[in-house]
This record gives sequence, structure tokens and C-alpha cells, in this order.
Amino acid sequence: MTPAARVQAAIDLLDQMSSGRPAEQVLTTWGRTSRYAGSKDRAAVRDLVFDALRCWRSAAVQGGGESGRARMLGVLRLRGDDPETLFTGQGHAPAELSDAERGAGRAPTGNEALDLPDWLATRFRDSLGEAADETALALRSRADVFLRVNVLWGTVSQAMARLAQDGIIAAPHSLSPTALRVSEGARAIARSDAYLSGAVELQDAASQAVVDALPLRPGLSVLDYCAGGGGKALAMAARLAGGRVDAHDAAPQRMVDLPARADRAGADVRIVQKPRGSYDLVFCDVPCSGSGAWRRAPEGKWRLTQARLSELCAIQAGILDQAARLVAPGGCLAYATCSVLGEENAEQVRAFLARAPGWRIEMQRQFLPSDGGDGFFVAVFRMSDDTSPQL
Ligand SMILES: C[S@@+](CC[C@H](N)C(=O)[O-])C[C@H]1O[C@@H](n2cnc3c(N)ncnc32)[C@H](O)[C@@H]1O
Repeated sequence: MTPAARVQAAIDLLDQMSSGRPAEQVLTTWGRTSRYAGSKDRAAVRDLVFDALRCWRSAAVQGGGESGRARMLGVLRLRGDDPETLFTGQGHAPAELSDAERGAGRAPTGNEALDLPDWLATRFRDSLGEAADETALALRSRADVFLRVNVLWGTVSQAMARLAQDGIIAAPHSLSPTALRVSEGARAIARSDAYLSGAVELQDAASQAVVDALPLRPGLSVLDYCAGGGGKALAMAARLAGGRVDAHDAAPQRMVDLPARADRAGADVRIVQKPRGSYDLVFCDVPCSGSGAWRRAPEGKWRLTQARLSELCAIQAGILDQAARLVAPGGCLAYATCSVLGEENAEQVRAFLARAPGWRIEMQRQFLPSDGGDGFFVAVFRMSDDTSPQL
């Protein structure tokens, strides 16, 4: 496919998504039915679609309309690319621009330029103060690709050398001692020897920093209460130097790949349908708005509503209360989100402490995209030795 044909394919897919179809579904169907598209074409079209999703609002303003064509025109103008070189009408390229299209569009301002719905821009300012605009702007760009070095397998330098054998260039990142930021060869990771042998896992650097912040040491009993795909369960197991992590999720099908991932990593992770007893550490990586990870999953930014956010906050509080009952006296309850919104983070901490006597906060930290990874929040509560949880 020519670069212009890729732009036309992205335009068609954006139009399909305007009716509410999720991007992944639209891209998968297109990939299956477009035999002419090679892997580089698919990756390039995907990048264009996700660029438009990240800048959905500003692209429409800059492109002068809400159609896929106008948004793609807006994306190109926002980047400083000349759309005339791609909108040529030749072959499979988009039709030439009309005079009306040439004259349409203007520079986005205010919340348009931040690429946030107005209600969320207010939430960002309430939550992040001076860092709000910088954070919103960071969420308009592509995220870096990060790997976690599996210390059960070897050292960071050994992993870097092994990756380099497959043309993947990665360097340590300050967010976590196990994090490598990939600068070249990211598309080869899934087929690389380092990945297939369990030496590295794909995991955002801030996600790794969240696990680094947990009070983990070999010998502790640990429950990952919202394990999902198990990214953090595996990272915790590595910190336990071969010790076991119990993994639970209200939707057990989400953990279906976890045993194979654990095998590959040489990690001891046991699926637990109904956690019982008490653990030294219960970790809750709760469902959230995902606002810290909107570079990777930008549709969430436009689909989130105030009602859904309130619903998520209620779910988060409920999970904290359930999980607290599984912590041994003197043990820890850890809470994490990939959100930058105060109501999902510091406000949840305040509310939990207010309704749960016997618990104190040991640490809390907000990671922002300006730190290099996704936006994440982590808090660790400790129960006093002489209290049993009163919830
Ligand atoms: C943010 S994801 C977890 C991601 C995972 N920790 C990882 O690192 O890959 C949140 C998970 O919480 C689960 N969940 C939702 N409600 C729950 C509940 N009441 N109890 C336990 N898990 C729940 C969801 O099914 C989802 O898999």
C-alpha cells in the first residue's frame, strides 16, 4: 500500500468507528478482509487510526468536520504534514481536497487543544492542578514501548544483549530498575527469543514502578486480588524470588493466559477462585477509568461518562473493603489504578481510612506521563497488629 492508500484505509475505518464500533474490532475485521495489506501496512494504518483517536477533538477542529476524512486531514495538519501530497485522487489515495476543505478548519484552543471533553478537563484540573495541561497534552502522543526484565531469568544487561541479537535496542529507564525502554525493533518483540524464553515481558515502566513500591520480600504470602492478565502478578512473583503469588479475578476468564505466562517466566502463580484465609499482602489493581493510559487506549477518553466514573468509584471502594478482610493482622493492603483522577486515587484513600479503623496509610504515589510511563497511582495501607479489619 502507498502512504496515501493507508490514509484512505484509516479514513474508512474512522468512519466505521463513528457509529460506536470499537477500534480493535474495526481494525481486526479490516485486517482479515484486506489480503493486500502486509504487516507494515496494518501497523501503519493502526498507527494512523490511533493518532486520530488520541486527538479526536482537535483533529475535527483542525480538519473542519467530524467525518473520518476531515479528522485525518486534521491529524496531518496538526503534525505539520501537507495533506495535498496524500489527498491526490491517484490510485487508492483519498480524493483531492475541495476548495471548501482547503478553507475549513482552524487551530484548536482551550480544551479542544488538550483533547479532553470539557467535563474531564475540569476533573483533570481539580485532580492535577498545574500538571493538568501537561498531562492532557502528553496523552495526545504515542506511548513508548517498555519491557520488564524478568530477574528470575537473568540480569538487565543479559536481557539487553539477548534482545539485541534480534535487532531490538532497549535501554534502562529511571522509573524502575527492571524497565527497559525500546528505541528500535519494537515490532519484533513478540517473535524474539528474549520474549519467547521469558527473559522479558511487555509492561509499562510505571506499572513496574507500582510493583516496586509494594512491601514485597521473599517469604511473604501475597494475593493479587484483581489479577486480570497477570502482568503485575508476574512482576510480584519475580520480586518474591520464586515465592508464590495467588491470583484472583472476579472475571476468571481474564486470567486464562496466566498459567502459560507464568510457566514461561519461571514464576510461581496459583489461580485462586475464592480466596480464603489471610495474606501478608493483598494487592488490588482495581478497574478504573484508565485515564493514565489513554495514550495506549485512547477511546476510553471519549467514551467515559460521569455516570461510569461514579460507578467505577463505587466498585473500587467495594473491592478495597472485600480485600481488606483477607489481610492478616499487621499485613498490608495495596491499591493501584492506571488513573490520574483524584476521585479514583487520593479520594479513595481518604474514604477508606475514614471508614476502616485500624488501618493507616504507609505510602501513596501518583505517577504521571511526564515521568515517562503511563499515569498510575499506588497506595499501601497497613493494618495494626492488634486489630482485625472492621468492615
Ligand atoms: C486493571 S485490571 C487488572 C490488570 C492486572 N492487574 C494486570 O496487571 O494485568 C482490573 C481487573 O479487576 C477485575 N475485577 C473487577 N471487579 C472485581 C472484583 N469485585 N473483584 C476482583 N476483581 C475484579 C477485572 O475483571 C479486571 O481484570
